Amino acid sequence: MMVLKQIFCNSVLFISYFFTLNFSCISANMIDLKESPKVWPSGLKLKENFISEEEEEKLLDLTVSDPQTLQLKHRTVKHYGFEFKYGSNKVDRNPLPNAIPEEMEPIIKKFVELGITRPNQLTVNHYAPGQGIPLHTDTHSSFEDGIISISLCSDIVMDFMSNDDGRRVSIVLPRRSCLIISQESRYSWSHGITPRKYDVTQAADNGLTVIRRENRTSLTFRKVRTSKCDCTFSRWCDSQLEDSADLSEKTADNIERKHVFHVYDEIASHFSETRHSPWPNVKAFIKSFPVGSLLLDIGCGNGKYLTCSQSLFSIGTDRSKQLLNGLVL
Ligand SMILES: O=C(O)CCC(=O)C(=O)O
Ligand SMILES: [Fe+2]
Repeated sequence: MMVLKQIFCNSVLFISYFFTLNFSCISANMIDLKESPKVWPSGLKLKENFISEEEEEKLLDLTVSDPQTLQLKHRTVKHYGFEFKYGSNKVDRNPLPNAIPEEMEPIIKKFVELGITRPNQLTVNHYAPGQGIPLHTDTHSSFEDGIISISLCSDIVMDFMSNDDGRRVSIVLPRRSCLIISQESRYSWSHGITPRKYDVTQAADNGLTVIRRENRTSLTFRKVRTSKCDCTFSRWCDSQLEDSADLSEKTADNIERKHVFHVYDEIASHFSETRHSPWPNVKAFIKSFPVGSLLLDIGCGNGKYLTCSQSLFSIGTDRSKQLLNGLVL
């Protein structure tokens, strides 16, 4: 069931709809790292006030005025350590000249203490109000488990969607918070930010409230994977899907060898004896070619079409040597 709500704020009319399921949009202000609500995918954790205002300012100074920032269609972005390719959601394994700035070490230390693998890749995204990032899953083969997103300068709502059944959860990421995306939330859910200027969220009294987006900078820290991912979410794991593609190619090869190539070799003489006359329509087609044309018959068997016309150059080929042994030239 859906409910339509109207909220007036500074004479702007917001019309928003919510699924009546409780997990539609959850304000994080009551949530501690150890007690993520049950409706969240497992492994998704939020730590509020992860950094102080001074730390926020320092991080901004380090990133905001970087001349190498790229202008994407919807936001500006800068990579450190390695480039994250947004088209494929994969890492470019050629190292960048600029590593994660050393000045970020105190922040990194904080989440390494929480059990997150030390990162060697950082993406800084700058979002103006109205900008977002499409739903995506950072590919398994590119990064280890445990992706960190630190929000600077503005609260924002991030959306999560289950890749299995489309279930959605939207979560308020407060300014100066740290989001840990790991396990189920990292491997079998997508995350993204809807491009809009205001977020409608749940208020403390269970009513609704409107948050106006400001310019937001996010720091996404990741560790580039050096071996294949062996997670338990194999359906969504590009490392494991690549392996199974290799396997099925090998299996298909063996099946073809056994049930096609070998069978033709075995039945070659009988096959040739029962197929000595060219089909009339094929013969007429070949005879229609201009004098001097090249006829190439791939899979020619006993070569019964190679002699249909004396005014052509004819080449025949077949994988089965046994079939070629019965050539009727
Ligand atoms: O802006 C964020 O918090 C998340 C960015 C993100 O998902 C990404 O860079 O892959
Ligand atoms: Fe991402």
